[in-house]
Amino acid sequence: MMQVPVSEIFCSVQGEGPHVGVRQAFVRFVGCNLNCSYCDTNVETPAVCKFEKVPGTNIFQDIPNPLSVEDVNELLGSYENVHSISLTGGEPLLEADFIANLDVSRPLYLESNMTLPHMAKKIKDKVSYVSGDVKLIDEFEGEDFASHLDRTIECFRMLRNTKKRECFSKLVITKDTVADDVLGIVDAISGYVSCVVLQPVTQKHLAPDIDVMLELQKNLLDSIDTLIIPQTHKMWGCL
Ligand SMILES: C[S@@+](CC[C@H](N)C(=O)[O-])C[C@H]1O[C@@H](n2cnc3c(N)ncnc32)[C@H](O)[C@@H]1O
Ligand SMILES: Nc1nc2[nH]cc(C(=O)O)c2c(=O)[nH]1
Ligand code: SF4
Ligand SMILES: [Mg+2]
Repeated sequence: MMQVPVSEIFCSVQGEGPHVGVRQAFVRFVGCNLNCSYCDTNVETPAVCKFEKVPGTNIFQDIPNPLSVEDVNELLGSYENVHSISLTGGEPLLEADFIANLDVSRPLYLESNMTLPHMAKKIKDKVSYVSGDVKLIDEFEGEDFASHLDRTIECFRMLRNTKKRECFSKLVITKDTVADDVLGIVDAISGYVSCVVLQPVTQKHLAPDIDVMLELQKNLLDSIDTLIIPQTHKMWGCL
């Protein structure tokens, strides 16, 4: 029986991207292959998974790690009226074999850094939504940018937008983001996504200027539908 560590399972509202506001169950896997400077999430492996027993209460039950597919399916079953199940992390594609076995009685919504195409292949027909981050040059370590770009493009091609699967991309924009880097990488993946979301980094001291965001959107709109949407869950303090 396959088991993996999970850091938290909770019920909240999608705070990012074009589906902001829908009710979702969240499964947060641990570990990541990248180390983004702005990352707001602890990717370490805890001894227990924090399971929110009653949605919205912030009352958690500790469930010893690791969890089986059956454990996760059962815990998720207690949440009613959810639009979809958000698979996040850390990097959820590291657990593609586990995800391949999850219950799909409700749509799966993948949050990924889109750098692991061989793992994406394993779950391409399993996920209904792909919220694919595009990581820029200052957000990864150890590999040259050309091969990072190749893997990103291949991952988007594998999980591309189709009639059965919605795939959109998000880019976290900081004050150090180079506009030409964004234009170049979006050009390479634009055929695979329904839209692009520019997500200003939430930490105020790292945030880009508003005029820079608007100029970037204007330029991207020449070739693709482009939205500016900040992380809304941070605004009202929900999980
Ligand atoms: C924590 S990541 C987990 C999923 C996956 N590893 C990824 O990066 O897409 C979830 C989302 O939070 C975003 N995020 C993390 N830190 C952020 C920050 N400081 N400001 C805005 N968005 C942030 C990521 O870019 C990503 O879209
Ligand atoms: N409310 C809420 N929406 C989210 N969308 C993506 C999230 C993530 O951490 O992947 C996230 C999250 O952590 N909380
Ligand atoms: S890829 Fe996602 S989880 Fe990993 S460090 Fe970057 S933002 Fe954090
Ligand atoms: Mg988050």
